Amino acid sequence: AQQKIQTLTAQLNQYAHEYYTLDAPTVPDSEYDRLYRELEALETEYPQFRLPESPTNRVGGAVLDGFETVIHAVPMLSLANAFSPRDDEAGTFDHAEMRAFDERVCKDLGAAHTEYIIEPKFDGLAISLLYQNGILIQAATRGDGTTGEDVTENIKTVRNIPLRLHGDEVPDLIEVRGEVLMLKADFAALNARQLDAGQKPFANPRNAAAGSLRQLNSAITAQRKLHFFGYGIARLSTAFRQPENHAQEIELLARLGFSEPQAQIRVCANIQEVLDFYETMAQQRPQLPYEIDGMVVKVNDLRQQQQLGFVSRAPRWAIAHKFPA
Ligand SMILES: COc1nc2nc(N)nc(N)c2nc1C
Repeated sequence: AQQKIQTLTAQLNQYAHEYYTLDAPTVPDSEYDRLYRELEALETEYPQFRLPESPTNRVGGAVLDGFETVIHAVPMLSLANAFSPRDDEAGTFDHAEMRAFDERVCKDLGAAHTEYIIEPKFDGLAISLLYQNGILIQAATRGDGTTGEDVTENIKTVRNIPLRLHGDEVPDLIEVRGEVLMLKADFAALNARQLDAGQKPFANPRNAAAGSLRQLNSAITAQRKLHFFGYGIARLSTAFRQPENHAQEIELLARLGFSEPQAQIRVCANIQEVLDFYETMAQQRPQLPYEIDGMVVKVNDLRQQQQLGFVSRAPRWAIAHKFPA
């Protein structure tokens, strides 16, 4: 029975990965449901053999009376904003703040230019996912950046978040950062249900995602069809091959079983390419299946990020006022 439970769990998780993350199912829903019911019956009879990554977690059921707090080992920072007011006469965006950002970065790096990576700025809720030996053991909200809320039970119901990492070489520890959001279509369907039930509709997908994640009853979260996009790695065990740049981080997340946000990520050789792609994304935005409230531009090389991170992490509230030498 233990062996059967292990095989069924792995098989069902693979089918779910194909369906929810790759959008390429290989078996009909009836086959998935048949195997799922077989696993459920075995887990009921042999609860001691139920695995932490069992797909029976996806339906939720834990009702908490509050959320535990989690102290982030690596602070969850937010992003500085560079607004680009639209210069309507020219019909393009004023990119002065982006050029100033590029100048500051290149000056701090002592380089004439640097490689950037540009990706959609997901408009959802920042989440941290901690995996040990490939198993999802904790999920936390950003909170104030240092202390967040433990939302592990709710996060287990998000179908495109792997409960066990994919591939045969998984790190013994990895902390994934990303955004939980609600796809536009799922948001519209939810609000239609809310109105049918005579309940208040949600103002926007971001609020709907936040409200769904803050549910103390994870069975309600499970019905809300949340979606996750990873956008960074906060911790990775040193024994594992370290990505050199952000593009490799995104590739690693895809290998480990996380959804890729289609083709909206671009490596750019310089800031001008970034600005051109920003214009393209501004056009594509209404067609995207999820809300974005801008683009995030990151220095691609991780060593350069550390270097810059050091400069920008210097206390902003203190400055040395030196006596003349
Ligand atoms: C490095 O920190 C971040 N990176 C991000 N990347 C994308 N694509 N979207 C976000 N919302 C986002 N948010 C933060 C805090």
